[in-house]
Amino acid sequence: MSDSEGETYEKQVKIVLVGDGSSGKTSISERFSKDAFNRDYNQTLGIDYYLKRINLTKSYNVTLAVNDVGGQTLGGAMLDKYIFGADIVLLVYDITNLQSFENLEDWYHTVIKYCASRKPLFALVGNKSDLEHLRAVKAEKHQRFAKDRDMLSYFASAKTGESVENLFRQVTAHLMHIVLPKNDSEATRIITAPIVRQEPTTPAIPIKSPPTTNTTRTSICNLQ
Ligand SMILES: Nc1nc2c(ncn2[C@@H]2O[C@H](COP(=O)(O)OP(=O)(O)OP(=O)(O)O)[C@@H](O)[C@H]2O)c(=O)[nH]1
Repeated sequence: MSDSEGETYEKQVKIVLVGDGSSGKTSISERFSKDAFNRDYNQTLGIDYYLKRINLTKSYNVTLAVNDVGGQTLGGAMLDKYIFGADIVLLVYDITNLQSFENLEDWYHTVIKYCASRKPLFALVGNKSDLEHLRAVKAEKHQRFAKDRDMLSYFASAKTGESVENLFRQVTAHLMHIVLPKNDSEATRIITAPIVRQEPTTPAIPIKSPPTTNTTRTSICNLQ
């Protein structure tokens, strides 16, 4: 289907953020969905849920269902339900907190166990990159963890916003086998990107209308 025919695809992607409490999962989710940052720590009880629609390319609109899972849910009875059906899992740790990095091994294996029938795409996210001077996890350790498990890898700061939008765009594009241009900006806007492979991984609904311009809808609900 060519762009000249004016066809666009709509796709829904479920992204789940897991990792220790205070690593910054809520902050990353809120930076991405609302472009906001809260200095105060409000522990997530259960799960928070955000929706954001992005124009991934001229032909693809993607609604991202961002599931922010509370750090205390590891070992809890609900975690398997929160993770169920995940397309992408972000393993989030705090680069100033070694324990939060080491505990990702447990998070990883737990998610793998619960997603035995359909392995999601994993990405490692070292958050709080604005606190580089307090770094407790060497970048090489981070890279090795990601490489050994064949996952994507990012450093980000929910506080400054560095790389946050970018990482959501990239993991989504990777899932859909779309190569974004090198200059794909962190802003959500129309991209004149060539689509390398147009078939999505799961069926998408073609819509006969011109692509929308930068339409973003965000909603939040809190389940406990
Ligand atoms: N400096 C800095 N602080 C951050 C960053 N991201 C989050 N924080 C702070 O870290 C604390 C914890 O952030 P949250 O986003 O609530 O962490 P969480 O992983 O959702 O925690 P749980 O709800 O317990 O799972 C808050 O005080 C945030 O303001 C960041 O990128 N840089």
